[in-house]
Amino acid sequence: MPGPARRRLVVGAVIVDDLDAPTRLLAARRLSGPSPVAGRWEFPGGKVEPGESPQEALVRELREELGFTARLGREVLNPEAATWPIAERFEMRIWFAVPADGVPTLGEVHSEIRWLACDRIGMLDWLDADVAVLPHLF
Ligand SMILES: Nc1nc2c([nH]c(=O)n2[C@H]2C[C@H](O)[C@@H](COP(=O)(O)OP(=O)(O)OP(=O)(O)O)O2)c(=O)[nH]1
Repeated sequence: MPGPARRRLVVGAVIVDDLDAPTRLLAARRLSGPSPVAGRWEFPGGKVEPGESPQEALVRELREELGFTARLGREVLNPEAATWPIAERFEMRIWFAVPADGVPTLGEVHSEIRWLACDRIGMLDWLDADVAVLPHLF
């Protein structure tokens, strides 16, 4: 019998104003629609494609979705596992990032992007998987 299918890796970015002394982060709201993740807030990113490293995928996704080039900082590690679980089909890895070239700009995959103070992140309706990440950010 084949074993369980490996979960697909999703990468996300905690985009901050400063990697060493962050005061604000950028949250992105997924477009509304029939999907259960619609209308909720996330770390911008997406699925890693075959042949890409997770970091390459994240820089590509940020360019595609928000139109800027990111410089990545440290990874946000889950103290209990190698990745952050997302339901059954996906797992996620997350890195801090700062804009290195260009400015994050609303594109076609989000309805809203919002810079907010790091101590205000609990105010938003984040995706379930992301709620577990929030206490480990700052
Ligand atoms: N990007 C992102 N996806 C997340 C987060 N939290 C979370 O549960 N997810 C889920 C939502 C989706 O089911 C999946 C990522 O899919 P996606 O739609 O962002 O991937 P993608 O940009 O490659 O999209 P596509 O080309 O496959 O349509 O992971 C998060 O913080 N950021």
